[in-house]
Amino acid sequence: MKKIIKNGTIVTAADTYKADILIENEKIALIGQDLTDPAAEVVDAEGNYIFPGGIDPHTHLEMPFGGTVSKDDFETGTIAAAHGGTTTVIDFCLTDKGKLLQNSIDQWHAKSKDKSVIDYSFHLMIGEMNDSVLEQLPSVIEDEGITSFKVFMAYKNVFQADDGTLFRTLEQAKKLGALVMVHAENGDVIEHLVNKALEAGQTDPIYHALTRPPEVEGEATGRAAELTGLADSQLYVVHVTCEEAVEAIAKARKKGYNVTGETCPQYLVLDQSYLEKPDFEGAKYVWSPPLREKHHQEVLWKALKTGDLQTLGSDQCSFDFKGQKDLGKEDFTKIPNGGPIIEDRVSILFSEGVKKGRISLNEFVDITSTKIAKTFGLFPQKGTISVGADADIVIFDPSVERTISVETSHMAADYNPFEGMKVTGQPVSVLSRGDFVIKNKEFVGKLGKGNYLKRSRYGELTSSKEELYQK
Ligand SMILES: NC(=O)NCCC(=O)O
Ligand SMILES: [Zn+2]
Ligand SMILES: [Zn+2]
Repeated sequence: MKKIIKNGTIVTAADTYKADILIENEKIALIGQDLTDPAAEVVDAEGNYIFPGGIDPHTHLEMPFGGTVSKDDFETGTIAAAHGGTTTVIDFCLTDKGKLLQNSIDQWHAKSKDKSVIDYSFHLMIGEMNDSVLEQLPSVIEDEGITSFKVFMAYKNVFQADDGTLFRTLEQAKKLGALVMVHAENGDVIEHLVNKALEAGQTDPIYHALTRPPEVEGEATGRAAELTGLADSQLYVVHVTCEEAVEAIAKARKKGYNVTGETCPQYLVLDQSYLEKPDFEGAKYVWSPPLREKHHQEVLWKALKTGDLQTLGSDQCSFDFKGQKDLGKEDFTKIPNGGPIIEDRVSILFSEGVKKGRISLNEFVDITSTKIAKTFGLFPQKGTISVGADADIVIFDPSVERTISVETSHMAADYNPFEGMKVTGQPVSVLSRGDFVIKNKEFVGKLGKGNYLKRSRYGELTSSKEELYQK
């Protein structure tokens, strides 16, 4: 059914203005003043902002990791994402060395297809580069529309790839039109520091942070950036946490290298002291890279403002405190890394960023949606409010004050790392391709309604404006 959203203030990465939006056949059909259509349902957005749906470029839903499987799957994870104002997720498809890439992709399709309530896509992990992988990559791009490859520089003996693999992936990405993403930490140095800590009997959660200092992230980020310059390729550094890594990215960008970076809400508002909470509670705050000392937070905010970092991902990878995080009670290396973030990503950036004057409203939309769509080959189908784009829309109340709590969140894990944090603003209603997924803060979507998105090659537009108007 057609809809007209009335009386709201539309905010895109470029503009802020009052207008009505007509939605028809899943798309934005018209934007204008005083729109009327007797066949349309009228949605009153008085007092609210209208944002393009958030895009989360970094999720790990139902992912086997650390001897267990992340708790939120494509059902609970995407429902929570929608409550939080996100209408597209790009999840990391893991691969196994020596096995066909397509097998892994098929597994990821199987776990998402009947569950996702919003649109979704995949990045593909590259763990090794050899003739067989080289042969398979063109069809990953052509047939699956997967145009971003992820290389882990850490997690030795699990996901870690060597520098040769990273460099050859960068070369292939350049040739094929894909973007290389890196988890940038020096896994070999971390392994050595971890062994020394364990030998000294240092087993508490805080040693997770102390054995992965900012220098190992800065070094790996700089190395990946230099290899990108050498390959004349393109790089996206995920979950940047610290000054050392921001400096490495800024230096590469000054040299004209195509290096971009993402940070996550946890690194903007939580710090290393959380890992020292008593009764093993510090395990709730174990991420890789780890939370940093507080002074790094302002560096990250500044980098989002100046553009050395461009995007915000959640790195959603949730585990229960009881039964999953406590696998590491006697040994911090056994604590599954990650946390439940997907629902609070957009609100935290609005509250801590826009409301506190660190970024503008339009920068907020860019960082949580538009820039991500452009970077990952989804623009202008996603990431903006314009005629012809998918009607992925968030009606957002900017004035409501609330406290984040596990009691009111929709993620499956048994805690929320932002418990007790006061935020201003909340999505009221969220539409995915013109249908309500969230209406007046209630979930009204349907399992399996989300479409798998094939993405454009790096740097290409999803479709020409002409094609969009014809649809
Ligand atoms: N970040 C984290 O601690 N867990 C998820 C896996 C990853 O992104 O490295
Ligand atoms: Zn990572
Ligand atoms: Zn991650």
